[in-house]
Amino acid sequence: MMSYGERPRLLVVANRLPVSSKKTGENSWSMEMSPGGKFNLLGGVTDQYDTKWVGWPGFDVYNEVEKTALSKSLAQMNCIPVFLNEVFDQYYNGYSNGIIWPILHHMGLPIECHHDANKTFQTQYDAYKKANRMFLDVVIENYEEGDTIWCQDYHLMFLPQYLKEYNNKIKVGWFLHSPFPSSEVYKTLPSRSELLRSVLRADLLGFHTYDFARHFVSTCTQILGVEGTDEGVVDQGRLTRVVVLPMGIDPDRFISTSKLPEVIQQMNELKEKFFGKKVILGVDRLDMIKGIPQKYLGFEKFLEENPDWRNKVVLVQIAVPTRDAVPEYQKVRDQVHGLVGRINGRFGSISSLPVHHMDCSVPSNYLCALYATADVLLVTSLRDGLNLVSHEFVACQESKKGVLILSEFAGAGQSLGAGALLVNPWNVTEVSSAIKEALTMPAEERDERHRVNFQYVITNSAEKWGGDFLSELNDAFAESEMKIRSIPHELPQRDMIQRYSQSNHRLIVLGFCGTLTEPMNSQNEELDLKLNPKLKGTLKALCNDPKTTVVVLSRSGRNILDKVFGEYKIWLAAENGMLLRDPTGEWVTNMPENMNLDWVNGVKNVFKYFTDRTPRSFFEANETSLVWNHEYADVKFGKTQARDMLQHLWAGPISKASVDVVRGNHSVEVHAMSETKGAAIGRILEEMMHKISMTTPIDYVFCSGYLLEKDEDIYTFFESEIVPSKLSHETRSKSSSSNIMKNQISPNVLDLKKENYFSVAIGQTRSKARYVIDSSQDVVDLLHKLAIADTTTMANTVSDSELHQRLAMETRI
Ligand SMILES: O=P(O)(O)OC[C@H]1O[C@H](O[C@H]2O[C@H](CO)[C@@H](O)[C@H](O)[C@H]2O)[C@H](O)[C@@H](O)[C@@H]1O
Ligand SMILES: O=c1ccn([C@@H]2O[C@H](COP(=O)(O)OP(=O)(O)O)[C@@H](O)[C@H]2O)c(=O)[nH]1
Repeated sequence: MMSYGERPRLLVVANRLPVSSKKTGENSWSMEMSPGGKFNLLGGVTDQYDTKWVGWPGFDVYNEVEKTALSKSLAQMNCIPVFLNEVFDQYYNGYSNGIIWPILHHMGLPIECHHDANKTFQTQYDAYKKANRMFLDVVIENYEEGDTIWCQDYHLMFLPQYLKEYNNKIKVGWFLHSPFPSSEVYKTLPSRSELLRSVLRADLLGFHTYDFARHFVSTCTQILGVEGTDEGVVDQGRLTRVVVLPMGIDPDRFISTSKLPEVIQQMNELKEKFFGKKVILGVDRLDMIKGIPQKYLGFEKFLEENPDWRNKVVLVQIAVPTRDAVPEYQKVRDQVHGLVGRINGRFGSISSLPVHHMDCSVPSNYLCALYATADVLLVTSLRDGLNLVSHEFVACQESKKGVLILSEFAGAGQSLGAGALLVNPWNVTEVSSAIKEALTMPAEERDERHRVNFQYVITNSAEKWGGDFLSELNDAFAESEMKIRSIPHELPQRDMIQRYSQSNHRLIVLGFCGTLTEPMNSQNEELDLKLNPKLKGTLKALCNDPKTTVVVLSRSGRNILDKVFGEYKIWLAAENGMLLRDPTGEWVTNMPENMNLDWVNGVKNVFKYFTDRTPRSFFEANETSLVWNHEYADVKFGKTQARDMLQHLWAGPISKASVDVVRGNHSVEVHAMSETKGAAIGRILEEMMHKISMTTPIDYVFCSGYLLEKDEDIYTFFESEIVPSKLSHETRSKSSSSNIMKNQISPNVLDLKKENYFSVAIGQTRSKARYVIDSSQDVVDLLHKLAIADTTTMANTVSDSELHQRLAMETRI
């Protein structure tokens, strides 16, 4: 359903509503839009969407009459309140800002306070979940089918899961405004898995920088054991898309505000006040992550080392009070005040103070006047999601073209780094030198640096950011809808077997590990991968059948495949197609020339280290890949070791190598950047064509495996090779250059009709395969049935024991 108007509906859910409400009478309020922060995005998306905000109004309201009156007033501003009341403190100051925020900002967890029952991790975690449920309730009350729900930030990490549990068809996005930490830090969080699992339920996740997105994906792979891909995170065949979309500001608002007469007047007053002096500006919340003490240390050093500048420069710092209820914030405030006193005491005089520090926020017009008057903006965040202040400064500097000194640890460093002077705020000398460089920078260089950044800020506005996120979300949702619709069907066995027996040349393509291997057995002392013994006769019968070609396509190396399948007349593709063996046993290489394998020894050392310390694990070293397998190790310990192993690998031997790392359910594989199974199968068919004179084209394909998501392109490969039913083989051969034919495989090799194609995933709830079966035991049964299909029309109805008997007789095992 649509809409309040014609436009699609959007519910933006954030901790805080974008308006400040002031009580003006018993049941009346005045409302004002809050100018700063993530509220910028509101302007950006309202043009295309009918947007409503859901969030905390900024204060407690217990009285029902008051609640109704406030809700009515807020409704006029398209805002819907969530009255968190008694839950707020533990949810916001406690769990959100006392626990998650420090972790996200690499500060580590506080010591848990056990003597106060309201302050334990568990109570605060419970309050956090409760608050997320209260947001959910309000969203549900206002939800209409087809609405988009966009959850903002770390306060609402449970909301994606709650929304999807309520209705899996709701379109849900989540954007993190803060940094995402390295997994080493994140994994200290007691509720680490639950929070990750919940946000992964969203359709799209957004981050400000590549670093944050990369940290998130690798944290998911390490903590949850899921698969990280270029597109995001895959769990049980379901993809959660991850995008990097740095937020922007509304540049026009800042540009036009700085031209207002009132603002020009304020600028003139500021110029007069600081006449003859250069102005360095700082605008930050008084938060430890903003690095205000580091800023003062850098400035102090600059004054120490440059006595000539002592009366010629001022640092104006707006330190906006924030989270004052949290003791750590009170400590930073006191520390900062101490530093200000020290610097002014050391370098001030009756007529001039080097530091003008204010614990307050300033009206938005005055902020623009400050931005436009300053010669330098100094941002020394120790870690910052983005830092909108740096964007706002650039927008207001059209005429002055001042210099931006920007911490390399602010997300904005990735976007505004080209025009800014990037500094490490912990390096006091570097900050001091950057101040000097900024103050003495030639005009042409300032112009050029400003031009680059100004261009970025006006092009990458909040409006663009909001639009891009929502369009990515629509795509991701449509894609997942399609996937849901294409949940594989139950395999029509009778039809599959009948068509097999009626075909002239059948191709069977099978995976190896988890598909044809012996089922896992904790009693089994031997760790080698072995063929399921029940398949021996069946496979022999199929391989010996002149009308059937069998291919095993595996990530395993050729030694293993040779050992397992040596006696069969079978095609083997080792290391995902890098090496190919025809049924006579001859191997050919398909490796690209000059492939760099310098990383192999380093990886082997790490694998050996972990194998020695993980009982019942083992590793295979192949030509272009290494696989560490913990299938037979203790399940939990194996997984923990795999996580640690990945850290060692990323930090060392593969940090600069061109390799793929695949975290399987029970394995870690490192292989030279290679193809997927889908890409390999095309080359295998071409190779077949060269090796054997294929008189009859393949007219039947059965393709099955326990595959990684990325290897599932093997199923779609054959879909794109299917012959439209009206085109006969003859017509197709004659018109193979026709542009309606997408395939590259010659029709003399593959002449496949839709009804003769059976792609069968094993034990997946979502897959690109047409059909699904429960386990590898079903593959064994199916292959039995195919093996005797030519000799009995009742193959699909006879019992397993009869099949075994018949097969035993026919294949003489
Ligand atoms: O005041 P709070 O409710 O405690 O929230 C703190 C600030 O959070 C948001 O800032 C973060 O988002 C910015 C925009 O994405 C990003 O630049 C910054 O690095 C983050 O810290 C919010 O935008 C601010 O208004 C809040 O003050
Ligand atoms: O007195 C002030 C100082 C700052 N801001 C706004 O607060 C936001 C700060 O965002 P930023 O991303 O720099 O850091 P955050 O505080 O969100 O971590 C910016 O939009 C500023 O315009 C404000 O509204 N009043």
